[in-house]
Amino acid sequence: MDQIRVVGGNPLKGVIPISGAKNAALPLIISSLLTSDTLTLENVPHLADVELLMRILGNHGVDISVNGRRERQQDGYARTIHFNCPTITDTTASYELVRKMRASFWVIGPLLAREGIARVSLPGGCAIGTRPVDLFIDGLKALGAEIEIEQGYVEAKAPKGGLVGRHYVFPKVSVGATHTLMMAATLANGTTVLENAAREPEVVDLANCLKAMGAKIEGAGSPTITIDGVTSLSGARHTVLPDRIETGTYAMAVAMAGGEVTLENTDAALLSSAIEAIRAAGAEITPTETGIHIIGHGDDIRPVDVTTEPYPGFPTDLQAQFMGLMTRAKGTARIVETIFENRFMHVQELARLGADISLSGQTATIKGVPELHGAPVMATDLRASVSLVIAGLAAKGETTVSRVYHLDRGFERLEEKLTRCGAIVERIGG
Ligand SMILES: CC(=O)N[C@H]1[C@@H](OP(=O)(O)OP(=O)(O)OC[C@H]2O[C@@H](n3ccc(=O)[nH]c3=O)[C@H](O)[C@@H]2O)O[C@H](CO)[C@@H](O)[C@@H]1O
Ligand SMILES: C=C(OP(=O)(O)O)C(=O)O
Repeated sequence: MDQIRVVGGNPLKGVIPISGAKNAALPLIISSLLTSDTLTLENVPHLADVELLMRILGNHGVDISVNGRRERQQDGYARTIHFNCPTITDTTASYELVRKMRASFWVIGPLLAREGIARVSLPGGCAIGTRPVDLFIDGLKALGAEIEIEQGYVEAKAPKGGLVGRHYVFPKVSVGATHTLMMAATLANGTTVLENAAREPEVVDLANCLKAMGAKIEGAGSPTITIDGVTSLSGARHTVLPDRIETGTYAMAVAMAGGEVTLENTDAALLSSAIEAIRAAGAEITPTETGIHIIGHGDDIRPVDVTTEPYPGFPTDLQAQFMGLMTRAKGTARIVETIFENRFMHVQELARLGADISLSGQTATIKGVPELHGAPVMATDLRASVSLVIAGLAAKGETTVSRVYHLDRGFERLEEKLTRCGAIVERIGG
């Protein structure tokens, strides 16, 4: 199993290209099931989750062709990929696959919308929480679907004439359920209004792609999304928006290690609340025409309290990384995690590097220490993995992060991007 080895102490200087967003690419790829034409996606990141989802969609009858760079070509990262699903060959998504890639549960929306039937495995939980799908089921029932849970599968059937447009109020904000119901509603009979919908930029990106395919959608990015169903969708060409979580992650890495870096192909407006927190922690951040310029002062990090919230609040996907940064703040910071019930597994690993963190329920209290010391640590989930890399960049000596398959789910060529800026980061096979 691969490990990542980090030797701390070097400031970061240079340019880091930001990849397309994992959390936009996944729903965009799934939306290819809604049309028999070709959906072309540009700026698709090369990530384990994306590769797995493409394999899963192949089982449903989606033909996939990648063009542009040969594999392993160093320059550039983005890929252009064509998805074409003339007919859906299988309306079942198996447990073996869905359990590996939670977002693949979202195929239930397009399968129901296009085929009127779907048998999708319950995804099961993951390290950061149980992550139920009750909101998906309630929402699809609201659109007229009959749903049974049989032997760990959601068996769903649309009414004879197809799903029916309805008014549905989410009892709590759910990104995945918003994506899924929005996709399902594009082919429903009549108008669907989704209230208390997720406002994430990835929801807006999906809505923009669906509109390019002929869907009638208003209000994406606001709490109320209105979808007027159409009889069919066509193909389109769409560019995956930049990854705001990757952007925030590297901004925190510069704030921690010190130095001066430009993050290219991204947009500060995608992560304003995170930028505010990183600025408050002492980094100088300036938006540029094509990205963000950051100057970090690793020896002068200020404590900042954050609470994770649905967009536009501080993103839960940057919580672990920000905790990494706070381990060397000159004072005490508090982080409250309100989205997932078990997203503090990085705490005990950061403590192995010398961090001083105590937990009380959903609140972590981080007392900044003057020095961290490298040690072997273990990645426990996707974002926790990179919080350990961030800490390792400032730790004295060598840090080895094991179980980096977690990291490969959501960070494209991380060691290459950091090494190009002067960090000592390498992947050790084994
Ligand atoms: C692939 C992708 O885009 N993943 C993101 C997506 O995950 P995902 O879409 O799974 O997260 P949700 O927004 O649905 O989850 C928010 C909260 O709602 C709960 N919930 C969700 C659905 C449901 O039916 N019932 C229920 O109770 C979840 O357990 C969680 O506590 O949004 C999360 C919150 O921004 C991010 O951390 C993930 O990176
Ligand atoms: C939790 C995340 O992803 P997923 O929903 O795919 O687990 C994440 O991207 O931080």
